[in-house]
Amino acid sequence: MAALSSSVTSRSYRSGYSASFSPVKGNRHRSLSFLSASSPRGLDIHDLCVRFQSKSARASVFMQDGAIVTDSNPTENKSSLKGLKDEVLSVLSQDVAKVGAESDGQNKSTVSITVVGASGDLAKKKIFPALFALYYEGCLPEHFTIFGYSRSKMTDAELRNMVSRTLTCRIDKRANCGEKMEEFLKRCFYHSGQYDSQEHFTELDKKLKEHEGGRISNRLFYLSIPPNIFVDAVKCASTSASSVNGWTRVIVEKPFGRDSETSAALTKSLKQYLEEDQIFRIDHYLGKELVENLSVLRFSNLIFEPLWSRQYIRNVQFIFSEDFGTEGRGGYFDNYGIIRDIMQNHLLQILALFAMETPVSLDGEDIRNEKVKVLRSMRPIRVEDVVIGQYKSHTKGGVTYPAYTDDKTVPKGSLTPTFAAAALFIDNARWEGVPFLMKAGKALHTRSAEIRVQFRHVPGNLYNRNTVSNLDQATNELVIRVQPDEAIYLRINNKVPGLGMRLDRSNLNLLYSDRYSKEIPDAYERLLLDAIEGERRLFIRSDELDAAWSVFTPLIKEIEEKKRIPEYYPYGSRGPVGAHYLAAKHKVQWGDVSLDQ
Ligand SMILES: NC(=O)C1=CN([C@@H]2O[C@H](COP(=O)(O)OP(=O)(O)OC[C@H]3O[C@@H](n4cnc5c(N)ncnc54)[C@H](OP(=O)(O)O)[C@@H]3O)[C@@H](O)[C@H]2O)C=CC1
Ligand SMILES: O=C1O[C@H](COP(=O)(O)O)[C@@H](O)[C@H](O)[C@H]1O
Repeated sequence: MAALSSSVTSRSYRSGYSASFSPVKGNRHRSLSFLSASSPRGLDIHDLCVRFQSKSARASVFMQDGAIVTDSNPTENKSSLKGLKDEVLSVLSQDVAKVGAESDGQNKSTVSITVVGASGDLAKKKIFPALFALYYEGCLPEHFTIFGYSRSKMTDAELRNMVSRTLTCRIDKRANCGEKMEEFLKRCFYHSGQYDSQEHFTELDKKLKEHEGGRISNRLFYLSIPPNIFVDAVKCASTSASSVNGWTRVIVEKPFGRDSETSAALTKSLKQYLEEDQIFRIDHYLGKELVENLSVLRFSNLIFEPLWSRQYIRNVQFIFSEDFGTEGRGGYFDNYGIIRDIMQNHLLQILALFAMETPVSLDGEDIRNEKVKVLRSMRPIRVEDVVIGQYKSHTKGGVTYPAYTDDKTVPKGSLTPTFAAAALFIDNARWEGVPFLMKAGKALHTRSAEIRVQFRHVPGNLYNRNTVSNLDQATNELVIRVQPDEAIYLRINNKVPGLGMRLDRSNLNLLYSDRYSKEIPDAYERLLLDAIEGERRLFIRSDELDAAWSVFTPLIKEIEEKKRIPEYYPYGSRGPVGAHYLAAKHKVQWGDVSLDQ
């Protein structure tokens, strides 16, 4: 049996042990990855699911209390698994020791997080609360400092006051919340400066150094500012406020350009000052619990992966809807529109995770390699496969809701779409011919985000006569509800109890609030922690971004150059009727509109 060596990354044990193992000699086990491990910051090496791949087969080994309880592949012989288990346990013990040593080393280093654009909406709404939640959960390093940076004049006390108004406590741990907030706020400071001033960033650097107190300094800059000043801020941060002895990383918020050309130009400018591995392009949908779970669902359950192709799946739908308009963000939104705001990034990222092949390991580069392949296999969207809409004013129950163009920051007569539906195709062996439908809109009747997988009809179905008349309604559908009320449910046909033979559609339902008592962390918490830990899996690499823009750029250009008129839909409605015609053209019914969804 080949000896194993571990190529452990610095990944924490928070979300599953993702170290990969490879044989020192021979080539029998190509890789091992640990799909689950318990306890944050501590690894229970006795309770693991180990998956490994050999030349001939893949197998999963489940260990409980240090003993193999089951293995999923009968072709692997048990005695070799036993030997493997011993080696795994021995390598893991060394890793746990290594992690212990790393955490001792933490005392000598520090992390400084600078929120650039600290006075803004996103900083207040999401970033400071996420940082507090991480602090509350004990996830931030022992030594850390948070700086707010923006042009607004503020003292440290004023920043703390502003931040304190947005902080909330976890429902299950309110007891010492006030105390924790006080401690957290004491670690928050403010520096006022221009985004293009080397001098002001040098002042910031000086203050950071004072707080770092001679430790190895690691610095994270979160660019929470409008995109036209990204490059100025990166230039100043990297030349005047980079760490000299630790790492420097920059989280860049979307939008990453407006099309292929501007995105490439932005990447080029950023790379004048930063290496690709210092750039963390954030798409907060990748930090949502159910989006992260997508790969677990696919790759750790035998029942799904074999069905995950054109052979069994008829169509896949990615649906985003908001029950409010662009209120307050019209100025930004009008320059981008719903296709760039939601589809090109959030929905396309989910699609890539949904459709990618099995990555070699859970390592960030392996996952992103697979996502790029899917994106590069996609056809640019044809204009005839798209419906665009814009919301108009609507009065309901005596309340009048505004039209998009009633927003004072939106130019009169704007044609910017606030709704779009599109059919996309992946030209590869797994997905050829399967429509991937996207639908995204603002000011609709509800707020939700979900993935709907509609399976093919049962061939020669014995029970056709006993099901509901509409064949579409009688086929299986897997629904992954990203928000609200996170859930995964599978719609199956079932016999209605009784002496007759009548079938109905019922749900096998995993509703998170019933199953898990722990509150689901906000996406920004996960992503901030990943950036601090240098985990890039959930951030977008530049080649992914290029491929994503290639799918949408020709379409966006055509819509804008031809000044295509959107279909108007009332505020609070289900959106333009055209979306149904588009789906019907591809022999699909939207899953979210049936009566028993
Ligand atoms: N808000 C949200 O929900 C989301 C935002 N984003 C992205 O995050 C980033 C920040 O968003 P948000 O907080 O809403 O942005 P804001 O418009 O609130 O801007 C953030 C800060 O940047 C400074 N600023 C604003 N406009 C200018 C300007 N023209 N020139 C120089 N400085 C300016 C202001 O600070 P000061 O005047 O004090 O310098 C402001 O407080 C953007 O890239 C946005 O696209 C992404 C997803 C969601
Ligand atoms: O990126 C964006 O996302 C929000 C929706 O995020 P959610 O986490 O609240 O679903 C959207 O409102 C905004 O327009 C867009 O820029």
